[in-house]
Amino acid sequence: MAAQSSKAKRKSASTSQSSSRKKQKRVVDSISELPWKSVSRPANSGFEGDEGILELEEVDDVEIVYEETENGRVMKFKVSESTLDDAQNNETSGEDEDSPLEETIKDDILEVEEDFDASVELPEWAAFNLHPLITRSLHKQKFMKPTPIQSSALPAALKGKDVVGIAETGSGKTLAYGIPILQYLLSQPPPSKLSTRSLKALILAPTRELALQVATHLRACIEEGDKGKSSGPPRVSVAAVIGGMSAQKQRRVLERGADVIVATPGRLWDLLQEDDNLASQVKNIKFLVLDEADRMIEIGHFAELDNIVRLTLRPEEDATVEGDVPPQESPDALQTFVFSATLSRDLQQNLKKRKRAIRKKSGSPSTTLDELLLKLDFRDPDPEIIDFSPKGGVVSTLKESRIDCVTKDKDVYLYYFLLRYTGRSLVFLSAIDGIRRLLPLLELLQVKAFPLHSQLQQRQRLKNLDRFKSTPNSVLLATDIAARGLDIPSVDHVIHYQIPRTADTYIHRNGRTARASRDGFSLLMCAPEEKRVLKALMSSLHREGENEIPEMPIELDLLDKLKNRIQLAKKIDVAQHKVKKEKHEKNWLRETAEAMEIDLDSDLASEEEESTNKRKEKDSQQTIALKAELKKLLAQPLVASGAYKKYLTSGSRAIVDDLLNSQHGEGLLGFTRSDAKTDLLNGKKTKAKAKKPAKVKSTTANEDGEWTGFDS
Ligand SMILES: Nc1ncnc2c1ncn2[C@@H]1O[C@H](COP(=O)(O)OP(=O)(O)OP(=O)(O)O)[C@@H](O)[C@H]1O
Repeated sequence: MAAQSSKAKRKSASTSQSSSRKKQKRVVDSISELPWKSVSRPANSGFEGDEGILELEEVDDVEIVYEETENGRVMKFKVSESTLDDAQNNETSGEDEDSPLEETIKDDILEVEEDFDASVELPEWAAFNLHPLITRSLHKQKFMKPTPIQSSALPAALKGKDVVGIAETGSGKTLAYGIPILQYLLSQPPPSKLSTRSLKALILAPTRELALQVATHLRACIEEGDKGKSSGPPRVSVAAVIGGMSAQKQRRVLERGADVIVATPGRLWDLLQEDDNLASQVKNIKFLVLDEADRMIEIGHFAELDNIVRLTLRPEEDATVEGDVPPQESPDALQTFVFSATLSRDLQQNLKKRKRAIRKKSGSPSTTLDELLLKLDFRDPDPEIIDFSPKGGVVSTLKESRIDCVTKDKDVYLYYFLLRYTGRSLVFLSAIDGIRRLLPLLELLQVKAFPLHSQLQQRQRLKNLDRFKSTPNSVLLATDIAARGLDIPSVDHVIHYQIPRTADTYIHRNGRTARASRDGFSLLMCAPEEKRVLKALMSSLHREGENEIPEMPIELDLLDKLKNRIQLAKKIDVAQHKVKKEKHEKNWLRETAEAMEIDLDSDLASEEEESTNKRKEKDSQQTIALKAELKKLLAQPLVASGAYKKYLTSGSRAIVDDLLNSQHGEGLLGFTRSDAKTDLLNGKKTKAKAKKPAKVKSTTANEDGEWTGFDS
């Protein structure tokens, strides 16, 4: 009822406005008015930029939990028995409409204030005068001061202004838009019952994982501050609406009422089409956030995003002339936030030109982003634009490096890097096929690797992400599905197995490391045929050239030894693949014959079977032998050149020292403990001092201009 009466009020307000003012945009009153009833979606091709982010299987029962680890607080997607509803609303059973949870929601301000003085504990947040639940949570999470983007965005956002925020990856953009929303919600009288909550904020994000992460981050901001203070339903309810999870459960959560929805556009649009009540709530939201707006328009879901944005449009006054005072603020006015690490200069220009473009109503906008921005209901003709994009696109705590090598040697170089510099490494590949090829290879080499791409079930995606988060020395082989927004603590290295095609991709991929002022390392693997792409990348990053990214020093002796291991692993993989393929073909033949009701010639079949069995036997013996050989190789420590002599002359003590100094325990002997950044810096120094390199890497072009692999 309450929701209905407020809707009625809004409607009459908008009607009276409409009689006195000329509208710029038509306001959509019902979902059925929209020209798009259903949106066709591209099939998964498995290639970069087409990860089918919203098209995967339904997954129930994924819970998000925080876990304290030695590397800090880790968010985990727990694929468990508990229901999505429980995780989303922190309600116990939550199923029963008449349960005690429907009782009055406590306003806890006084209780929280009793034992916590934010002006003393968090002086740097004091100027924002935040609700005690928020400050308490910031304190608990050890966010002792706002990050620069938060400091700059909060004053304008808390005053009700529209904000466009551009800041480096990992710089705290989520709370820059999240705190103003929570502050607003906490300043409202608490609803008397859960069911009377009406939607106030809609946050749209491009990937499911990012949407879940944002929802968790916001919930933590309320729940951490409220821990042990009050029981019952949360003061602010944040629901996640994403593909790949039960739509039924999400519907139920929404029916119960949520203050904030964090959604991927595809699933939200699906629900909106069948739920007029939800559509009318979206129409009346107070906050609209586009997180990673540039990405959302890229991945083929623009139509859904556009439809949702159209729903949020309000009646608008005639465009004002530049420099005019913005229209009178109304408490119902929509506040719009657009955030990303990579909103282009073009976009910023477009925002500035927006008013003029509207006034002139001249022609159609030139890009999809223009189109979207023209549609966004920026109340201010000139929204607050905060641009903290770092020079050259990279975070100052990130060290970049590159390896030039021929394509066929990339596996060896990758293996070298993973072995030499242990830690958590996120390897980006441009196609799913590449992940499928590399994964068994790394597994044979006993490297702990997990895949992440769109053709995995959502449950598996979240599981693999969790495993990567909780395994200290591990590798995530991912497509760009993992490039945006994911906040995985302690990713030590980001490796670009192929040169990314756009500057934005490079920036966002790198942004998975060096987050929140931590150190990070990135490695570009560049084949000769990718040089042109690298050059274009450097130019769009406004960098001078590839030489601005230093070459990673490589210990060629070690590389040579690793090559043997890789070759062996590849042979085993080929042999295993052959067996699998034969089995598949045989099954196919049998199934096809059955389907066509054809009897296979029994003599021929048994002859064939006999020869297949013989071949299989031979193959499997060969595979067993190869595996044994690889096992032996893997058991032998890799010894640095000159180290044998040292061990012979100085007895076992040196070995012990080396083992102690080696980051890799028994795996590498004679190599001193180091990390990629130190080696890169030392390598650079050595290079500068050396008159002639002792060994020239043969991965550069020879005199005939041909590219060759190392020592091959
Ligand atoms: N004021 C703060 N002080 C310390 N840490 C913070 C603060 N605000 C946020 N963080 C932490 O910083 C990390 C990065 O924040 P967030 O995910 O919001 O970054 P982002 O700018 O959105 O990154 P991306 O562009 O990659 O999506 C998170 O782990 C978050 O908990």
